[in-house]
Amino acid sequence: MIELIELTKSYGRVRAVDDVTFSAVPGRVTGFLGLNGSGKTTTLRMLLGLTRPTSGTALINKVRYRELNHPARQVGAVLEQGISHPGQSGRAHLMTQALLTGAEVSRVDPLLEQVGLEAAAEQRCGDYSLGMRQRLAVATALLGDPPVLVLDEPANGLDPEGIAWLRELLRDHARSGGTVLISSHLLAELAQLIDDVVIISHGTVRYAAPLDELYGSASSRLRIRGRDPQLLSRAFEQAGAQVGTDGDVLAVTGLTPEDAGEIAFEAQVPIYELATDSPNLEQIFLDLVSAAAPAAAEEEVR
Ligand SMILES: Nc1ncnc2c1ncn2[C@@H]1O[C@H](COP(=O)(O)OP(=O)(O)OP(=O)(O)O)[C@@H](O)[C@H]1O
Repeated sequence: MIELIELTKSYGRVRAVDDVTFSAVPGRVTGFLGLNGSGKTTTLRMLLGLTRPTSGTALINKVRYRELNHPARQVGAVLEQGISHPGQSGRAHLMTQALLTGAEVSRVDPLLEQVGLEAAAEQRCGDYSLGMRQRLAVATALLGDPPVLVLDEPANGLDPEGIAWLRELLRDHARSGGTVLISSHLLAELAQLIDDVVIISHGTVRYAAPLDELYGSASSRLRIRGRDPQLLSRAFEQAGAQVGTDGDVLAVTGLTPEDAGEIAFEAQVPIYELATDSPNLEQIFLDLVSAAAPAAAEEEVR
C-alpha cells in the first residue's frame, strides 16, 4: 500500500509538487501520468526517501521509507539513473546489489531468466541496450521480493515485446497481492497495463480514479454517413447533439447509436454507414492536462 498525503515540494519559488494526495492499493496497478516536468519524478523520489518533502507525508505500508525495516524487502524501485559500474556483468551487478541489500543471492539466476536476460548475463551492463538496462533495473527492484513496486518511466526504451513482458510481470505482481505504482508521460503506453490512473499536471493531481471511469467519462463519437448529410446534421443538432463534418461523413457526439438511427428514420434519411469511434485515450489525457494549465500558471506567478 502506498499513501501520499498532502505531499509538497518547493524549489525556490517553483512548486514542483503541490499538495499531492492519492493512494496505490494492493492487487492493482496504478498509473501515475503527467507530461514532462509535471512533478512525477519528484513525487516518487519523496516516496522513496531520496528527496525531502517541503511538507506532507509519503507512506509505504503505513511507514515512511526511512523508517522501514529492510527497505529492499518492502519496496523495489526502478528510477531513471545510470548504471554505477558499467564494467560489471548483469549477473555481477545483481550479485552486488543482493549482497548490499541483504537479498538472497540464490534469487539472481531465476530473476535473470524472469527478465529475459539469461543469455546476456555475462555481458558488461555498459554494453546493454536501453531496453536491456530497463530489464536489469526491474530485476534489481525485484531482488528483495518486495510487495510494493515503484517504477519511474520503465517502458522507456522497451520495444513492443518488452512492453508486453512488463505488462505480464506487473499484472502477475498485482494478482499475487502486490502494489504497483508506475509513471509515464504517455497514457497510451500504460492503457493496457493499469487498473487505476492518477493524472498530475503542474505538480497538482487533476484526476484520480479507476481507468474504466476515465473511459466511461469520455463521450464516444459516432461517424455517420447518410443520403442527405445536411438534413441529417440539422436533425441531430435539433436533438441536442454536436455535429462536425468530414466530407460526407458526420462526426456526432451526444447521441447513442440507437438514438441516431431513430432520428435518421424520423427524418426519412437512409443511413449508409454508422460506426462508434472508441475514445482516444491520449486525447482525453491531453484535454485533462491542458484544461488545468492556466490555473497552475497563475499559481506560479503569485
Ligand atoms: N533539484 C531540482 N531543483 C530545481 N527544480 C527542480 C529540481 N528537480 C525538479 N525540479 C523542477 O520540478 C518540476 C518537476 O520536475 P520532475 O522531474 O518531478 O517532473 P517529471 O514529471 O518527472 O518530468 P519528466 O517526465 O521530464 O521526468 C520541473 O519544473 C523541474 O524543473
